[in-house]
Amino acid sequence: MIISRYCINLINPFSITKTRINPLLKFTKFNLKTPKTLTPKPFSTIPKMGDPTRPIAVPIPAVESADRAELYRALESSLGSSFGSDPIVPTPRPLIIVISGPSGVGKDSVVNSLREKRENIHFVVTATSRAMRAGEVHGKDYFFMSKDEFLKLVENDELLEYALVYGDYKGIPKQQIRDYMAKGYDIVLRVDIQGAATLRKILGDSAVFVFLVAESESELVNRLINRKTESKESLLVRVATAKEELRQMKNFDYVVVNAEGKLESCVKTVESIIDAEKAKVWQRRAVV
Ligand SMILES: Nc1ncnc2c1ncn2[C@@H]1O[C@H](COP(=O)(O)OP(=O)(O)OP(=O)(O)O)[C@@H](O)[C@H]1O
Repeated sequence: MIISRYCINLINPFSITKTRINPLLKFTKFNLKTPKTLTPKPFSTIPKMGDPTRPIAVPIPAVESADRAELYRALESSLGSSFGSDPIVPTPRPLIIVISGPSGVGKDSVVNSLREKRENIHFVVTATSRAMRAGEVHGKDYFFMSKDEFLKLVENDELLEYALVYGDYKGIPKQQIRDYMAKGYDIVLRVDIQGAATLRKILGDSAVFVFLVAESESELVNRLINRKTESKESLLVRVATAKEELRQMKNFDYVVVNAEGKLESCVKTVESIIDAEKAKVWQRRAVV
């Protein structure tokens, strides 16, 4: 019984086959490239701030009695150079954050909360060939288009990755990411585990990959049941897939628990990850 791109063996429901569009990219293989920019360099000799044996050009006045400007000028003169007022740390590079995790773990909930809390993040709007549902808004929920229009984007290499999901195409437009990164925005991509594996192959370590988990399998299943959005067939597929997908955790940079009733704490941890990435000396350099 083929329900979607997820095919399930009814004798053993935990034996799952997934099909993704790009034949070069296998589900289980993540490409863990380490670009040079991420490699911390060994400490080099710290240059001396002036030679102490050199004669002092201007006598440095006593700290207790000197005028601040006079003391400042004397220090500059003694060192033979003026103190720069340029920022010591340049503006951090825009970051691509991939948020993923099994179905029902709370990806949408986390992303929606982040959207309310943080500025300067662009949440990528996916292109899809699926028909618009009631209440959905073009350009907000998805960029809706015909199959032909979608395949034109594929042909012109305008999608970062794409897949056939439940019979409809879904893909990430590259230009949207480029435009927002050029304006200094960080980029959040919310994708399923297979999408994350594909993105890892494309982006390597240039993006940060966050894996969301529930505190237990049982809690994850309860969450999907409580959501009441799935048919019994779809529920079975999602639960079976989720069990399989948990094994992919090792291919991510961070894992964050979204525990029952603790959504805000989970979002805080994701925010801390973004902050820590921004404070890295050797920053990721994503090019799309
Ligand atoms: N910390 C939490 N505690 C309790 N319920 C939660 C928590 N986080 C999310 N939920 C609920 O769990 C359900 C699944 O969440 P959500 O739809 O965000 O998951 P998802 O990972 O985006 O799912 P899918 O991949 O199927 O789209 C929703 O009903 C949501 O309100």
